Amino acid sequence: MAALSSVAGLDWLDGSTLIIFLCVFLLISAVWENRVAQNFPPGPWTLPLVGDVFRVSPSNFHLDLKEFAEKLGDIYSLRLFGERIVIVNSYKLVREALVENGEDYTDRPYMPLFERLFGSKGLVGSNGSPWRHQRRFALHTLRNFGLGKKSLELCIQQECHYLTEAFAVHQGKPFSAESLINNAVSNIVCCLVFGERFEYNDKQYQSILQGFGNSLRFGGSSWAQLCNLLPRLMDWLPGPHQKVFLVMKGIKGFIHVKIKEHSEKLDPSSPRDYIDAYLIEMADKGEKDSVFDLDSLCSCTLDLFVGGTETTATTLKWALSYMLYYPHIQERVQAEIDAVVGSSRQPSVSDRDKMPYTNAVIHEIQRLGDISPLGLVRRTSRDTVLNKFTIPKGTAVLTNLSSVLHDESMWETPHSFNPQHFLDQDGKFRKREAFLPFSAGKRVCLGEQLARMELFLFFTSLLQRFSFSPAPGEQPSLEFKLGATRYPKPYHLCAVPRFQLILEGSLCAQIYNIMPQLMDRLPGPHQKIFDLSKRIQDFILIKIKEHKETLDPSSPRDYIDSFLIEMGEKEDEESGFDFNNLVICVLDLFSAGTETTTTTLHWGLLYMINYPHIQERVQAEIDAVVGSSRQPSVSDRDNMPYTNAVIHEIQRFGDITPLNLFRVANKDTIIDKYTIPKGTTIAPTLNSVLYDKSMWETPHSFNPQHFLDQDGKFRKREAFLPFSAGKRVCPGEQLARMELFLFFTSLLQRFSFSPAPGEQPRPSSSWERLATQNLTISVL
Ligand code: HEM
Repeated sequence: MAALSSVAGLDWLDGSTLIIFLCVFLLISAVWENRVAQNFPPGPWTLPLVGDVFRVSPSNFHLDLKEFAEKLGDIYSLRLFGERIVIVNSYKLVREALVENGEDYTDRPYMPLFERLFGSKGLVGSNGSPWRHQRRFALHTLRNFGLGKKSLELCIQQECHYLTEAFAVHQGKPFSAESLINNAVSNIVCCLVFGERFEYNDKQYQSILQGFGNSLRFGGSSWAQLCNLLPRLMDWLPGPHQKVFLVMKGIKGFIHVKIKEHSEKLDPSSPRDYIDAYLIEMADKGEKDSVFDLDSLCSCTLDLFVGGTETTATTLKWALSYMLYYPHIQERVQAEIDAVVGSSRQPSVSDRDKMPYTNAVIHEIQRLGDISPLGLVRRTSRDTVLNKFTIPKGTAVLTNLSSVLHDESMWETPHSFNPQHFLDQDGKFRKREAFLPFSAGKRVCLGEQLARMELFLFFTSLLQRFSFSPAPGEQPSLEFKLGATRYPKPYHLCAVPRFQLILEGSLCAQIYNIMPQLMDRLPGPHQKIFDLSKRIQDFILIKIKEHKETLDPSSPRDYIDSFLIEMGEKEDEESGFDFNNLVICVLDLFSAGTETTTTTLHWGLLYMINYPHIQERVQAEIDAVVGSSRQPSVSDRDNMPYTNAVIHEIQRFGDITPLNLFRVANKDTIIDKYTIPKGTTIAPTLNSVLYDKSMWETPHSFNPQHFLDQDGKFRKREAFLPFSAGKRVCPGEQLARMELFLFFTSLLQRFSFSPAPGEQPRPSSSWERLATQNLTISVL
């Protein structure tokens, strides 16, 4: 020390002087830091440098704040993150601040970590006029792209459908729903902002969501506090914060790519989403003095993405936790869903008013889930007074939303899960003033309306289709983990389907055919099918409308164009060329051309797995005739008798339309020695033909030799009638044969198929079994 001070010319600085200096410095800074304006809310004596950080634990922050309130009253101050923050508790005071004196609390303070991660030019971090412009523009644009409109509801309903399908894949076995929920919820904001959704198995997107969730959880850690206290130093030091910086950099990179893609394809006359609308606004306003620039666009996009994902997804995870914990409440919600929505259609927002109990449960989940216990910090935009205390302009203010949602003077049983909080004596829904999970006032959550819509639709769609129970051996728990939001502890659940959707061949279909008028009025799985069919028809109608608008009679592009040209200006119901018939014809082509070929191919792969030696022979023939350098073409078929025979045998043995479509005799006729009067329904069963003992050598075995002669050449067989025969033979036969040959050979040219480890393929000629065979295939 002596050597050091002499080098620096500070010979007089010895150890004890240094200690005295340090003490004086700390004393002065303690006095300095404890200096407050007159009549400022009270607070404990804070320590120099660290302030009151040591008095609160990141994992129990809002509970520590509650304890302070018990000692100091509902308004007090603490020195955190390098500045003195006023903490406001209870419904009465939060309301007085944010609602009654709303104009005084419109800003946000500077938080180094927040600025580093999200920037200060977005919706959450900006202040003053730029904030006002960004917020107004965001609200206006989100409204234009569907907020409060049917189009957004449809988009959420569609996502609910994907989500329930993804749950159904687990077939009632335990799984963690966390990443599925995150993905589904984020897709809604992605549709509004990016104009696209991401598949649940999109690895790149999954890793973005995961990194992003971890970064938000980091916000509640001690490291985050250090980053706010010593931002410059922490920038250089290693630690978990560096990973978070990296993740956020990646997410911003992703957003930049999306913005670039948008600007390349921008059509100023028809914005597709928020980014397009923003780019157009940027161009309109010009660069000078505008708050609309690329940096702000990136920050706003990030804010919408952040605000719109974790919050709603976490609430939904709480919702399922509460349903596991309170099965009787789950049952009551399901009873209400069954009574109001039934099982034949998806829930829609207009059902909400008829579902007071479910609505009350969702509100109670938000109240007790309390996912944003401290809201977001505000800053006073001018001197103000709260509960007789003076708060100068520029002071950071934290409104403790948790204290509002648990306010003992506002809620009958503030610490229990009790949907009755939101029901009156007649069981009707009642609003509560102290329900402020979205905060209040000028900076109230921008996504409140969207979040409420999502919560209702996701929650009811999930409970409509599944009964939820905890995974065996797992105890349902309401414990939480605190990060920037209050997360439920990770859990597994079982989602057991409440009804089956297989209608064809089902008892329900048979009953429908016997009593159609009655069944039209009764609930049941058939209603869901009608709803589905209606939605497909609506989709077709949209396509037809698009075709009509862009029709060029001199160059038809497809079937719809040709039909429209044939139809001409006037519809002709008699000839069958009218609008309704066009819809039905497209529907027929669509349904007949999809399931049939897909199911045959599915059988094909299953047989290849089960008969590997046949698979190898097909591949040898493909290698010999096509090779590996080009794709197979239909002209190869004649040179590939073995493959051709295998495909025929797949169709024979797969027997995918065993009963055929029914016919009606259009005049009196005779079959065998029997008289069939005109009008009789006939079922010419194809199953009996494809397995006819008198026509096939080994009808009940998979045997490609059926279609080969002694020289190994392909031979046609009369009893090969998978497409039926006669005047109403399948009109798609040629197309289907072509598709089957090309798909089958292309797949086997590139891959070898084997069963997934531990799974035994069970090929069966029985038609019903196909629906239950959900085989995983390993592609080598
Ligand atoms: C259950 C779901 C949600 C909850 C509980 C929630 C809660 C909150 C809270 C407490 C705030 C702070 C308000 C304040 O400063 O007083 C906030 C702000 C915000 N939220 Fe939400 N939010 C949710 C969903 C959403 C969604 C879906 C979006 C996206 C569209 C969104 C976007 C935002 C934005 C941009 C802000 C900043 C507003 C501003 O500073 O002007 N939030 N939210």
